[in-house]
Amino acid sequence: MAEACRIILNTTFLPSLHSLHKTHKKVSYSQPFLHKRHPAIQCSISTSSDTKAAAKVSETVPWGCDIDSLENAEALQKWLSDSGLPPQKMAIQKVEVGERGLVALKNIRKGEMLLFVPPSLVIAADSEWSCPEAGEVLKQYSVPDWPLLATYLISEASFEKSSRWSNYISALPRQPYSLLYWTRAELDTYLEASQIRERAIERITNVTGTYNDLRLRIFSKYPHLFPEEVFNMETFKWSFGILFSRLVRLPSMDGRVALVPWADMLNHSCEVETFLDYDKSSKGVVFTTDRPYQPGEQVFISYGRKSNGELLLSYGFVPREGTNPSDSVELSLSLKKSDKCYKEKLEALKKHGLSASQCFPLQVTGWPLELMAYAYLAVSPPSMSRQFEEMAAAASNKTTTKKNITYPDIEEQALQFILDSCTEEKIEGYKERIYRACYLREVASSSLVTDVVRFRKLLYMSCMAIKYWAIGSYEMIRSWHAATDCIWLFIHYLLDDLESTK
Ligand SMILES: C[S@@+](CC[C@H](N)C(=O)[O-])C[C@H]1O[C@@H](n2cnc3c(N)ncnc32)[C@H](O)[C@@H]1O
Repeated sequence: MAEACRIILNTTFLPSLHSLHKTHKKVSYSQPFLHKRHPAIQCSISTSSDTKAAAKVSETVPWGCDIDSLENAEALQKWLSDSGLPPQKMAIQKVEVGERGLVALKNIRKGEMLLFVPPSLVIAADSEWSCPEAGEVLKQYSVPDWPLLATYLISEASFEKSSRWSNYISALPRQPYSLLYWTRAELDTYLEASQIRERAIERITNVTGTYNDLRLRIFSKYPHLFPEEVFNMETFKWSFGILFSRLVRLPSMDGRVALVPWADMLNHSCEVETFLDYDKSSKGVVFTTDRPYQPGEQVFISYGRKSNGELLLSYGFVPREGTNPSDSVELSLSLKKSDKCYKEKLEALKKHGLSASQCFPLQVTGWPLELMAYAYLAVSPPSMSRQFEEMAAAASNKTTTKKNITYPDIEEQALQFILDSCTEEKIEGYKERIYRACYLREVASSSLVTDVVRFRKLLYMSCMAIKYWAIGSYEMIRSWHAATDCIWLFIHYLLDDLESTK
C-alpha cells in the first residue's frame, strides 16, 4: 500500500460551518417517504453520581445493537456476501480487545491482501438516498461531507428495512464509545489533567453547532423531509460518534472519506503498521497484513500513530497501559547557561546535530537512553570534559555509537536534573484529584489518558514518592519500570489518603 490511510482522527475535521451557509438555491420537492420511517427517537438521560460507574448508557437511538452484541453480525455477513463481498478469511466474533472484531478463520500470511470491499458496498458522500429529495436538498445547500454523511446515516437508519444499508446499520453500536456522550462535568473531572479535554469540548461544540446550523438553515425549512423526531441532537450525536470511530480516508481515492462496512469491524493495534486503502487493481478497499495470523487470532489494522489521548478523543478507547509506543510526551532538557563548560558542551552537542535545549519523548514504560546521556552531559563537571563528546554522541539519535553509557558518580545528579526539568510551575495548576480521575475512570480498557501534564506529574511524583515517602532510593529510578511501580504505590497511597480525609 502506498500512502498510509487511517481511520480519521483530525481535530480540524469538522467542515467550516460557513460552507453550509454559502448557497441558498430554491428547490422543489416531491412527497417524501416519511411513512416508512421509524416513528420516534427514544431518548432517556440517566445520571450517575458514582464516579466509579464509568459506563453510562444514557441517550440511545432506536436502531443498531449493543456495542458487544453479535446479534446482527451474521445477517450483516450474509448481506455483504450476497451483495458482492468476496469470500473472506475472517469472521466477526467477540474478541478480547475491542468487543467485536475480525478473527482469522484460516492461516493468513504476512503480506497478504485482505477484504476487497467493492465500492458498491461503501457509504460515501455520493451514495444514493432512500429519500432522494432529502439528498437533493443537502446537495443544493452544498453541505460538506461530514454533516452530509451524518445526516445520510440518520436518514437511512430511519428507513429501517427499506434502506439498502439496514443490515449494516443494525450491526452498528447503538451507542458508540465516544467522548460525545460525556457530560461537561465528566470531561472537567476526568480529563482535568489532559489537553484532550479542550479538544473534546471543542469537538462537542462543533457537533452541536453543526446540528444547530443544519436545523436552522435546512431542516426547519423542510420539516417533511427532516422531521425533528428523527433529525435531532441525539441522533446527530450518534451519527457523529459513528463517523468519528469508523470513517476511513482513502488516499488512493483522492482522500475520499467513506464508511466501509466489514472493514470497519477491524480493531486497532498499536503494534500493527497496516492501513486501509482502495486498491485500484482489485477495485476494492483492502489492507495488507504486516504479520501472519493463525485461525482464531484477531486481525488488526492501525488507526494511525496516535497518543492514548487522541485515540480516546476519536475512538473512545485507550490501549492497555504501556502498549502504545506513540503515547509519549516531550520532556524538554536544557544546558544551564551558568555552566562553566557551557560552550564546550554546546559544541559537542552541535557536532551531533543537537542544541542547548532538547526535547525527548517520555513513555510510561520508559525513557530513551538519549535523554539520560543528555542529562549526564548537562550535569558533568569540568573534570569530565574528555567524556563530553561521548555523552553528546550518545544523546543523539542520529549516531550509531553506544547509547547505554553510565557514569555512576554523577548518576544521582543526572536523575535530579531530569526531575528538576519537570518543573512544578508546569503542573501546579492541577489538583490532586486528577489522580482520582485518571484512576477511577474506566475508559473501555480501564486504562489511562495520558498527556504531557500527566507524564510530568507522574514523573515528578514518582521521584518525589521515592524521595519523601521513603519507598526507595534513587536506585529505583535507574529503571523506569521500578519507577512505574513506585507510581502505582504512591498513587494508591494518595488515593487512600484522599478517601480517608473525605
Ligand atoms: C472501527 S470500529 C471497530 C469495530 C468495533 N469493535 C465494533 O464492534 O463495532 C472502532 C471501535 O472499536 C473499538 N476498538 C477498536 N480498537 C480497539 C482497541 N485496541 N481497544 C479497545 N477498543 C477498540 C472502539 O470502540 C472503537 O471506537
